[in-house]
Amino acid sequence: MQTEKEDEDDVDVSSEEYVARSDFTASGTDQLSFSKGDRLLVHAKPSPEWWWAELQGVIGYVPASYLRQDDAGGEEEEDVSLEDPWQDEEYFGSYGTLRLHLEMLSDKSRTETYRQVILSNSGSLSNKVVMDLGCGTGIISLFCAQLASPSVVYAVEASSMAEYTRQLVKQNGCEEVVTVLQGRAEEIELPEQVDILVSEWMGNCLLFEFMVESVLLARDRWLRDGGTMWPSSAALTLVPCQADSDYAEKMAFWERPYGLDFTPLQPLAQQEFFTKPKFSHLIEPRDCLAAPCDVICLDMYTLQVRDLEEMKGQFHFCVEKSAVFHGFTAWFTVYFDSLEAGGATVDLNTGPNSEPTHWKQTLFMLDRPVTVYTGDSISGTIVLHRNPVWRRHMTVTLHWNINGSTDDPDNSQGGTKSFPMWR
Ligand SMILES: N=C(N)NCC[C@H]1O[C@@H](n2cnc3c(N)ncnc32)[C@H](O)[C@@H]1O
Repeated sequence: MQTEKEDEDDVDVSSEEYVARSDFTASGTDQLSFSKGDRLLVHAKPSPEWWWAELQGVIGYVPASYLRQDDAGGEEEEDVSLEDPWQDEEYFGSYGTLRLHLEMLSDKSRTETYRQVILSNSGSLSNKVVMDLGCGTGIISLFCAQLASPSVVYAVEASSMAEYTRQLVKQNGCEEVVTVLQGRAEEIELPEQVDILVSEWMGNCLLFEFMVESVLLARDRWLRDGGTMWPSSAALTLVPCQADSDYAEKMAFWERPYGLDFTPLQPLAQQEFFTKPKFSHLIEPRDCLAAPCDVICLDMYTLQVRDLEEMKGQFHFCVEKSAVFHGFTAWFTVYFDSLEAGGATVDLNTGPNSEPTHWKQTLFMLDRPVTVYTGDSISGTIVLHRNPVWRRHMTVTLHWNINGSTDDPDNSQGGTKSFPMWR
């Protein structure tokens, strides 16, 4: 159901015409679907990301990043050239300061795992050529030089942090082994192929930032045949969950604040707090309503950049505890194959049963929580759809059906919801 257009008086006179850059499929009842090339009338811009627009008499919320203004000639104004679709200035600018590097280095689970990978493969690393892609402060490269004897490590870093990384390499007496190259991995020239391409590229929900594209391009250009990718594979995991405190804090709050009825604000709260995923979520094992399921698995040797446009997964959960089903939580695990045949694989699991990491988990809140019962099943699909314009962003669409074990009529229902990350 989409909102039918009220009478003319309700239309904001400052409406502007926009053209759709690409298709968009509504997921919430108050969103508006459209196709590439459609001309929409934007009546209001309540937030930078979501605008109130009309198409052929139907009104609803639309994602602003999917629209462009139509210039006089009707030609697509190349305003994308005004804004870099990779947002690299902002992106590498943020990594030129210490804040994010401090967060990553303070994440013991993350950093110790990479250390463990180097340590447990130290013998096989002797005389190897290594590339550390997106080395940041160079921690992984320093581990290689300190714990093993590679012939050389090319530490590649695009941000201005690279000049400090050179100092850290010298400060720790590793300049014989580690060579710091400042530049984008896709653009720099290495003097030789590499035996191992190691990188810590994972973003929230595994793929946000889409640094993985740079890793794949570097793999295709610099990893020798038979070389090793670290991580070697990755899995995105999903679980249906309860999120009582988040729901109470952001939605139930409006029911009786100070004895007053503020429920007319709940649709606004829904739009403002639950339209996007919550990145900094910490799920407790007891919040999981079923056994988690790996919904998307990436093989870093065969994955192609074109595969990143749309990644699909299926799930089938058997509910193990009766509770309110508020949404889904996602996290990831990456695996590091041993350099020795048959050697132990090291993994970095960012889920609720492992040491917490700076990624935490990602919570996708549904529009309407529903009680589920032990024995029910929740099955459906997840689609990660890369943003056609903003190349570091994606939309996660969840589609689910609940097959109630009880004969409770409103318990057999399902839905679909799309969550922009972030544009
Ligand atoms: N989610 C993450 N792990 N982000 C780590 C990103 C680190 O890699 C660096 N980086 C990201 N992409 C690239 C690239 N294509 N080339 C070089 N460095 C990069 C970035 O500047 C930061 O230091």
